[in-house]
Amino acid sequence: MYQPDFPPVPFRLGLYPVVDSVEWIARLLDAGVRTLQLRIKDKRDEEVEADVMAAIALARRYNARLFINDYWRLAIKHQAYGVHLGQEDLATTDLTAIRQAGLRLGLSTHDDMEIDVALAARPSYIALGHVFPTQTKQMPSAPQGLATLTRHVARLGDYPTVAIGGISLARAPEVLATGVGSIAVVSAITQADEWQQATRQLLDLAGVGDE
Ligand SMILES: Cc1ncc(COP(=O)(O)OP(=O)(O)O)c(N)n1
Ligand SMILES: Cc1nc(C(=O)O)sc1CCOP(=O)(O)O
Ligand SMILES: [Mg+2]
Repeated sequence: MYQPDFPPVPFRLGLYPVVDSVEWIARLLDAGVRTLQLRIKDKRDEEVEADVMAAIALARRYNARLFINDYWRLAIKHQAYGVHLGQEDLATTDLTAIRQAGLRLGLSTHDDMEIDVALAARPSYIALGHVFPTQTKQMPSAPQGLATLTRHVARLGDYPTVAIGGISLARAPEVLATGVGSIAVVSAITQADEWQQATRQLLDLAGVGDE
């Protein structure tokens, strides 16, 4: 049963682009996306604070769900909708501070053991990766594939889930057919020949998410 220790999110978060700039956030909000993530890697808090603030302000204007990857202190300071963290972040993050600030929490997982760890933290949603090979990030594990994803989604029942990793427009229907609540994509949008068309088509498949 879904009883998170953080504010809940709808089971269906819909299309969930993960992007690395305020420019992408602005474009995607304008294109109708309502769940998204700002993922800027390996900078100091001072270097990214202005972008985090701008992205949060934009998302608020569109009433959208913006998750901040990694920079949880800035997400709290500027009252983002939520934070996305990896397993390795758990040891160094003040989860109580995130909870007390009223932010949603998404956690990455890649296998059953990581799902056990994530469930113990009772986050708002659980991400399941990587489904297919990806060029976007170097992964230490093998892709889980559709059969394992199906098993993980079934195991998690009514817990909101997000599939990530190598999800293209062509593969999106079979990923959604597993019953997963959302598909997170990077290159399917940011590397598309025509990102607006790709976003429209992905939104048609995955939706904008439930209220
Ligand atoms: C929706 C979603 N799922 C997984 C990830 C990966 O997060 P993490 O493990 O923290 O790795 P980095 O993105 O920080 O490299 C994600 N960002 N979003
Ligand atoms: C950032 C990230 N995290 C993953 C995970 O499995 O935890 S896969 C991934 C990259 C996803 O990019 P694309 O949609 O271009 O494959
Ligand atoms: Mg991270």
